[in-house]
Amino acid sequence: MSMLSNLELIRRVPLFALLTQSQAESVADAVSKRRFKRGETVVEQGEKSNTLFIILTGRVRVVTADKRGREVILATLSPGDYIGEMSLIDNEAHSATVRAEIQTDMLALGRAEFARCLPENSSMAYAIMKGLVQRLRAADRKIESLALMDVYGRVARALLEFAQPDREGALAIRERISRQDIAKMVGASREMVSRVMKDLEDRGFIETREDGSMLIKDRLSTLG
Ligand SMILES: Nc1ncnc2c1ncn2[C@@H]1O[C@@H]2COP(=O)(O)O[C@H]2[C@H]1O
Repeated sequence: MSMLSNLELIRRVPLFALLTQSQAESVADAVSKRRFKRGETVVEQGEKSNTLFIILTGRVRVVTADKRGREVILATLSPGDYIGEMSLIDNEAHSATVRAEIQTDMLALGRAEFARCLPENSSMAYAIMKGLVQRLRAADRKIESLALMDVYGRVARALLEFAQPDREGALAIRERISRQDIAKMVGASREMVSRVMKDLEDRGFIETREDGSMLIKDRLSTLG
């Protein structure tokens, strides 16, 4: 676990970036450090944890499942992102399940402290609003693609979202993403996604490189 003090940790979190020194100190007093192992559940859909979790290191996955246990991946969150604000704001149960994908260190802020911090720190309230708005934008795009796009378009869009320029400036996905995960992101079966990915590869839209990374050709954006 990080040797930094709570105050030093807080100073690195964008959500708290604009707090005054005394506001940051009072948040620092209120937070505690939590470590989650790979695969461990941080919050469970339908339950209440009354806590805001802020990711310091690691990565979590936000998933929702139906009664038959079929999962959809809503998002992957990384350092600086936070979890549980929805339940704190509307006092309902967690809207989704969040699970650590790798060992993940977080700061936890309880409901009472959150309720105390928010009115005192308009910058924090604004940052949360901005985060919610950005998420709504992403959700709007997702609804659009589910309603209007075929699986090709949805897979293309998901791959483009993950792609980043590599050292040579070409778009690539470095980490391996399984067909199963892509299927859970786009709402299609794994078999269908495998077929679409093979076809995209055959048609030269994507290319698997020797190091396991995936090269994304610009042309893919014509599908997504
Ligand atoms: N579509 C999404 N994108 C990113 N994060 C989400 C999304 N849906 C839910 N979350 C996060 O997952 C958390 C689940 O618990 P809450 O509903 O309290 O708060 C939720 C958000 O912090």
